[in-house]
Amino acid sequence: MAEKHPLDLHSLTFTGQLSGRCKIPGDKSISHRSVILGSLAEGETRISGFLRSEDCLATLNIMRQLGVNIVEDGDDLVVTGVGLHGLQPPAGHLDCGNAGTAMRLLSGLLAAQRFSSTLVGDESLSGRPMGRVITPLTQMGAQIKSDEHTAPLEFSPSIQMKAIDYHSPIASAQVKSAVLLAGLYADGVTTVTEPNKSRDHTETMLKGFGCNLQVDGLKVSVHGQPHLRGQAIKVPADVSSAAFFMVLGLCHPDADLLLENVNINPTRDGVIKILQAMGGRLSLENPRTEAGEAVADVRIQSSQLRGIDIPEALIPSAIDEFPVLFIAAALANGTTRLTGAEELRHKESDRITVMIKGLQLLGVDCKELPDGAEITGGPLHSGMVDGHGDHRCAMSFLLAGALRPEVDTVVRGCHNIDTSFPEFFTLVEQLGMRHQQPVPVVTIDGPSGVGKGTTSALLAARLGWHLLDSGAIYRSLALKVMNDDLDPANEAQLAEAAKALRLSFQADGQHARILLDGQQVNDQLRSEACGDMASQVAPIAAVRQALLQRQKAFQQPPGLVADGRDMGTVVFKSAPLKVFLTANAEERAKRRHKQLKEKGVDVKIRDLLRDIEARDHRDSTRKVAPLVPAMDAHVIDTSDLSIEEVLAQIMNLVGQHVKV
Ligand SMILES: Nc1ncnc2c1ncn2[C@@H]1O[C@H](COP(=O)(O)OP(=O)(O)OP(=O)(O)O)[C@@H](O)[C@H]1O
Ligand SMILES: Nc1ccn([C@H]2C[C@H](O)[C@@H](COP(=O)(O)O)O2)c(=O)n1
Repeated sequence: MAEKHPLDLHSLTFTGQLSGRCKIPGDKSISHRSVILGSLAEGETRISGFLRSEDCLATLNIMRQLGVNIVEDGDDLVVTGVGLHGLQPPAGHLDCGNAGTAMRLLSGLLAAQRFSSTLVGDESLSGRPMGRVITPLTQMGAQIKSDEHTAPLEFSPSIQMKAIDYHSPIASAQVKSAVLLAGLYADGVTTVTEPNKSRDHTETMLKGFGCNLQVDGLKVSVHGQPHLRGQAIKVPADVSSAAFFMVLGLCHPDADLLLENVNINPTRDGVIKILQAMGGRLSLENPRTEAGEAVADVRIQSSQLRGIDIPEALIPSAIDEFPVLFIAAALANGTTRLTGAEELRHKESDRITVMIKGLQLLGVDCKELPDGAEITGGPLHSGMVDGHGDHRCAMSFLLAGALRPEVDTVVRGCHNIDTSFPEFFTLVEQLGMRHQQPVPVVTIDGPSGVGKGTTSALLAARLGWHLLDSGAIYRSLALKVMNDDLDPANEAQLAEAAKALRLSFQADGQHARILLDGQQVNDQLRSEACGDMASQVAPIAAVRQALLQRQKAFQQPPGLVADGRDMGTVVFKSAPLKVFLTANAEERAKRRHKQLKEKGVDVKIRDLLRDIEARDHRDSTRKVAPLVPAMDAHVIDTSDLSIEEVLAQIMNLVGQHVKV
């Protein structure tokens, strides 16, 4: 999995109308290819609309390292081609970052050079399968060293590439392009046949550069040793990026949006066909051809989508859009079923698992299939989902949150959005969405006497974060009930008292002075009687509602450790780290006994055990906000652990999930 970045938490909220025109950035696939083919051409290639995303910039930098002069001219890029045989040996490793397209396409190119080179990538890319390009390139005579067919890929100098007739077992434009690029260096005709048609930008662009290339159904043939001529290339808007705004507009209650100049190449338009089949009001205006590519303005209007069985024939032409299509399915009426898409497991993440896990956390009725998923639309719940460093999954979850402003959705693992869509947050803000980076919360829930308070205070001190002792709030209400002789059975009276509670927490060294009606009450709150009364008033829904905002207000920079019973399940549902502490009741009674004895209070363990068990029962069986671990909580049994050991485990989880 990709590395997690500090406080990589984002959320989008949106309540307004969605209208107007929207300029989507340039196509990623075409941008990569334009700079590679421009480099191999003779003369100048001017590229307008080049996508300056991390992935495409990785390709651009590699071409520069191979001796190609590429300069910016306003928004355009000007590439001075060096001809097919003009690339120079690089000084060091060639870093593709997160870009699968860069690594696979450049493999075809580097395999054919008369110098050695090494392609490297980030952690995610280094786990992705490269055997699919190594196999055909080796058949062409390439010598590529790799560990289990993954990056780094080391290319030995090529003697002479052999033309081959390759039948690819998968429909992959990256494989096809790698073989075609290597085929440029072979004598004779290199042919690639695919089981289904994959995107054909390489073929279109090679023809534009003057290459002798034939397409016959699923078969593409290229004649080696061409003279490529520099071109002017206008990169259209990326349909994969546009797809996010298609789903946004269709699922928004009040949208009429025009996405300008979108690439609608028939090998890429699966998302449009699928959304139309789901009942989406999505139309193509002013269709035209630019630089060999079909483009149109895409009009999106609010629609009620319905679930469908996605036709397998559409999968290759929508392969990058399934993360956001899964969101469309989660917001549609009925069930959407996808099969035959096992390839999704080999993208920047295993997109089937990442998307289905995330949707399940948001309460969507869905399940993984070996080669797809089944998703039934319905309401979303609040929650924190992980994009796992996969740009398309992260953006999809963010838009799901924006489409359901009534729930609180936080997405982590967004740090790779810049690999394909650096303008994403700017664009959504231009459309009226609110982008926030929520203050991180660690919730620590568990039963009475388990050590929540002790651990939370130590953790907050260690992190330098705020501390919420929510039990103290319920105990303060309980004290008020006892002091003012209120009736614990009168729900309306208790709710009023909860709303009007004059309670404040004042920092006092590592602890807080708790003031109720202006009086310091720390010691009184800790009495067993007060705890017991708190447990009696806490089940009342109106009381909990009245105290909710007071607890949420503790979420202040730089972070919050929240201790209680329902911190992870109700109050901070979208917390990036949820911990649930348990310990057997006997151990908790022993700890409490020791604690009270140190304070000079003499009670029998047997009585404490009985009270603890009664409180456990009341807290965990109540109808509202019962004491249960959140679905995504990390459960730690502290029965045999010291306080330091518990803290060390939690600090370890903080390092993994929040990283501060
Ligand atoms: N892992 C542990 N090992 C031994 N003693 C512990 C451990 N954790 C906590 N204690 C001790 O147990 C007692 C109860 O802990 P603490 O008050 O933190 O529990 P709590 O879960 O916050 O209880 P409550 O729900 O009643 O507020 C304290 O005296 C504390 O020092
Ligand atoms: N988030 C919370 C915190 C506390 N309560 C109730 C239930 C407990 O028995 C009681 C006292 O809590 P403690 O100070 O022992 O943590 O308050 C709750 O319902 N929800």
